[in-house]
Order: sequence, then structure tokens, then C-alpha cells
Amino acid sequence: MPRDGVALPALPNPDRIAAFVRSGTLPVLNLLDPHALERPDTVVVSEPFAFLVAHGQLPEAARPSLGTDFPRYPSAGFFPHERVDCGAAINALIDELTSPAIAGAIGRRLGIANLGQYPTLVTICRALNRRHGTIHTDSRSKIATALLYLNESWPETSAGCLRFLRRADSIDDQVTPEIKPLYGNLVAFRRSDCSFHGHLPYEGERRVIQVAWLTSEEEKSRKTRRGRFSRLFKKLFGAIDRRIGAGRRDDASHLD
Ligand SMILES: O=C(O)CCC(=O)C(=O)O
Ligand SMILES: [Fe+2]
Repeated sequence: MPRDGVALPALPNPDRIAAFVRSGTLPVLNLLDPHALERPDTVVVSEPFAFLVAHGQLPEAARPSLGTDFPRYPSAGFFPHERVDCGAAINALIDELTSPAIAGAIGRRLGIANLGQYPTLVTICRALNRRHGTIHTDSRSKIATALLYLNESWPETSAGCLRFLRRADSIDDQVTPEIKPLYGNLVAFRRSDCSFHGHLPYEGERRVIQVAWLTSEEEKSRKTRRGRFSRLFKKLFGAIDRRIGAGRRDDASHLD
């Protein structure tokens, strides 16, 4: 089916129909195409850990609806996806991002058999504080992580651009060039004890959808509970949260 597909899927779900009706333009029925990850411009790296960097993974026609339907969290950071926070286009995108087809395509590129068998946890970020982005590997409860960026533009700065790193103590020891968090850029990596990544401090709007394939359903419930608590905490104490780590070092790291 074409990426800006005109053909109807076998079972159109309510979010897709709502997105179509609202957009009043071309029906965007296929937001993600698993084959797009196989294009030659996708960078696939296996050492020191497996990751991929892909561009142009979202259709141009979907920019407006994905923009308006993005959740409006009052605080900075990643929060567990809740359908009520998002408009139809974002919910439809998340359905695709967590589908076995996309998991299979990402897993194949990262050398992970049957990635689709693992439970997914989706978290979404609309804005960052300067404390975010310190170097880390992601926690052991994750098999793999994908980050899909949705920013219409990005300033001419390294701040907030994702870096895959060789070590925990240097934000400059990069494996490949940093990735601007622009609309349609997608990265994914296999979590390991050396899957170091992070970015220079950035404060302000920075839209990202994160999918983690987790080791178990228990981890999913635990992380979801923790994420909801953090959302409430930040709502109440957002100013404190902003101040914590506002002056963090560029090379700072955290466990997780
Ligand atoms: O937002 C990003 O680019 C990276 C986020 C991240 O690594 C995380 O939340 O674990
Ligand atoms: Fe991470």
C-alpha cells in the first residue's frame, strides 16, 4: 500500500476514521511503513551495541494532524501513553509503532529474534528540562528501545540532539553523528550494559514518542505506575523539578 495510502485497511479502527474525517484531506491510513527501515539510507551499527538511525519515517501529509493531536502535558519529561491525552492521529501512530510488523522490522535490523513477542511500554515527551538527557544505557528491563521524533524544526545547536556513545563519562565520544530530533527521524537500539546514549542539556519543547519492548508484563505495570506517579509529582512540584539538575554537567550520567 502506498505510504500516503488511499486504499482502506482491512479493519479501519475508530482512531483512523476520526483522523481521516478531521484532516479533511488525503486519508493517512498508513503512517509507518516497516519497509522504510530497510532503505539504504538507514544507518545500522552493530558495535559497541546494535542500533539504527533512520530518516523520513513519517509521511509529509500527516504533519498537521500529528502536530495538533500531540498531547499537551503541563510538565517536562516522558509520561506513559494514555489514549485520552492524545488525538486520533497520535493514537493511530502508536498503534502502528507497537505493531508486530514494526517490531519485526526493527528486531531484524538489530539482530533480535521475534521482538514483537515482548510487551511494549510507550512514553511520550513534549518538553524537556535541562536535567534530562544525561548519559545512560536504559534499564535491564528493556530489550530494545525506539525513539520517534516529531519536531517541525530544530535550532542550529547540538543541544537536545541524541548521541550514541562509547562510554558513560563522555558526551563527546560518539559512535555516529548526533541525531536532530526532527519530524520522521527514528532511532532504535538493543539495550545492553554499554548502550550509552544521551544529549546535551536542552530546555523547551522537544516532541518524542518512545517505545520500549520490555522483558515482562510485571515490568510494564511497574514502570507505568512509576510514570503516572512522576506525572502527578511534576504537576505539583514542577518548579522544583526544573531546578533540580538545572546546572548539570554535559557529561553527567544516571543509572537506568
Ligand atoms: O529523548 C531522547 O532522545 C532520549 C530519551 C531517552 O534516552 C530515555 O528516555 O531513556
Ligand atoms: Fe534512554
